[in-house]
Amino acid sequence: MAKTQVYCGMFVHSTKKDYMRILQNHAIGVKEGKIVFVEEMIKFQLKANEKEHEVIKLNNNEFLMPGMIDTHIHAPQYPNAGKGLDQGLLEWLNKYTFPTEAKFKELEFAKNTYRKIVRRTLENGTTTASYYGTIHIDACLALCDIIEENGQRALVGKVNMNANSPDYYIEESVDVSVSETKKFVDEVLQKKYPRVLPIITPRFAISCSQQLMDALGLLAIEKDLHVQTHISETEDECEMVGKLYPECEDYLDVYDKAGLIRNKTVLGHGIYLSDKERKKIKQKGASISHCPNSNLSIRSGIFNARQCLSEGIKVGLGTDVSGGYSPSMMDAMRTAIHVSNMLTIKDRTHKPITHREVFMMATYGGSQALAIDHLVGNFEVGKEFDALLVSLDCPGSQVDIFDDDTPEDLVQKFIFLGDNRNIQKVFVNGEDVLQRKVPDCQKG
Ligand SMILES: O=c1[nH]c(=O)c2nc[nH]c2[nH]1
Ligand SMILES: [Zn+2]
Repeated sequence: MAKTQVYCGMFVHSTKKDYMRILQNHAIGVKEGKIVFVEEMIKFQLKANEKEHEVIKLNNNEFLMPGMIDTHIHAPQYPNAGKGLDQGLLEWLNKYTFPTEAKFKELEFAKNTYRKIVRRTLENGTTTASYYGTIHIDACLALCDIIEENGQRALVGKVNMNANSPDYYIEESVDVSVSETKKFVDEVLQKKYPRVLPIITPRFAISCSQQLMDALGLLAIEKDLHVQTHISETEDECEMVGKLYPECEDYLDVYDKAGLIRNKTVLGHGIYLSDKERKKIKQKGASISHCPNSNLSIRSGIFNARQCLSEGIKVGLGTDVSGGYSPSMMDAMRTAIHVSNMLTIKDRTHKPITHREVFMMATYGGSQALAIDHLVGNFEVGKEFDALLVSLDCPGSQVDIFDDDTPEDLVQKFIFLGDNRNIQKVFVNGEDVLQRKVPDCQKG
C-alpha cells in the first residue's frame, strides 16, 4: 500500500477567517492526492511510523503554499504576450488579438502554442487556470488534452462570437455557435478528464447577440456548467454595450437576462460596475476576476479590489494574457497591490489591499471565484493537494533573508521579490507535475 507522504515544516494558506494563516512546525499528510491530516509536528511525531509514512522535511527557508489559480487567461493570445500594447481594448482586439486567434484554425500551430503556455504557467506556479480558447473546436479540444498531459487543473472555454467581429474570425450563425459549443462540452465531459472541465465562454456582450447568449445561458443551466465572460472593462466598451442593448438596465443585466449570471460565473475585469450591479453579483454568488496587469497595460482603468472584498464579492486574480503581458500569477499579485496603492494615492482614505489579500485572491479566493473551493484553494483536510514548494535560498534566488525576518516576512518577500526559480515543486493532486515527461514545447 502506498505510504502517506508527510510534509513537515512551515505552511501558509488562507482560510474562511484569515487571509493569511501561517502554520509553523506542522505536518501535512497526503494520501492518494488528498490531504488526510494537518497537525502540529509534535502530535504527528507521536504516531509517526516508517511503514506508513514517508516524511519530507522542509528546511528553514522553505514553505508550502496552495497552488495559484489564474481565474482569467487567454491561451491563444500567448504569442502576443509582451507586445502590441499600444492600443485600447477595442482597437487592440481588432489590430492584434483577432488576427492571432484566427490562426488557431491550424491545429499544429494551436498545439505548439498551447504546449508552451500550459508549461509556462505551471512553471510559474499556476496549478489551476480558467482558459479562454478560440472559436475552433479542434484547437480547444487539443488544449484540454495538453492540459491533461501536463497535469494542470483547468476550465477550458470554446469562445462564442457571432457579432461585431471581423469576417475572418466570426461564427456563421447562432445555430453553428451553439451546436459547436454543445459538441465541445459533450466531448470534454465524455473524456472524463479528472481535472479538466468545460466552461461556457461568450466572449463579451459586444461580440455575441442576445439570441446566442440566451441559448448559452440555457445550456449552462441545463448542464450546470461554469460560465466566463468579460464585463465593464473599458468606458468605450460600456458605452457600446449601452447602445447595443438599450432595453437592458445595465451591462450585467444583458448577461443576467440570458441566465448567464450564476454561482459558477466568473466575470473578467468589472472595473466600471455600478453599486447595483455589484450587489447583484454578490447576491447571485458570481465572482470577479481582477486582472491588474491587463488593466494597466492596455489602460482600461483602476479596479477597486478593496471595495469588492469589503462588499463580500468573491474576487480572484487573473493574468489576462495577453492584455496582461505576464503569465505569472506572482506578477498579478504584485500588480494588484500597486493598482490598489494608486487608489490610495488619489484618495488617502482608501485602504489599500496588502500582501495578505493578494495571497488570498491568488489561492483560496481564486478557488471560490471558480466555485472549486470544495476541491482546492487551501490546506483543509479532504481537499486535493495542489501546492507549491517555495524555497528562498535555491540557486538563483533573488530573495535575501535576514535574521530578524519573521515567517510572514518570508512569505511577503516571496510575493514581492520571488520568481519561478523559487517555485521548486508544483503539486497537483499530490503529484509533482513539473517532473512529468511531456513533449518538448520548445521544439514546436
Ligand atoms: O482583456 C480582454 N481580452 C479579450 O480578449 C477580450 N475580448 C473581449 N473583451 C476582452 N478583454
Ligand atoms: Zn480577457
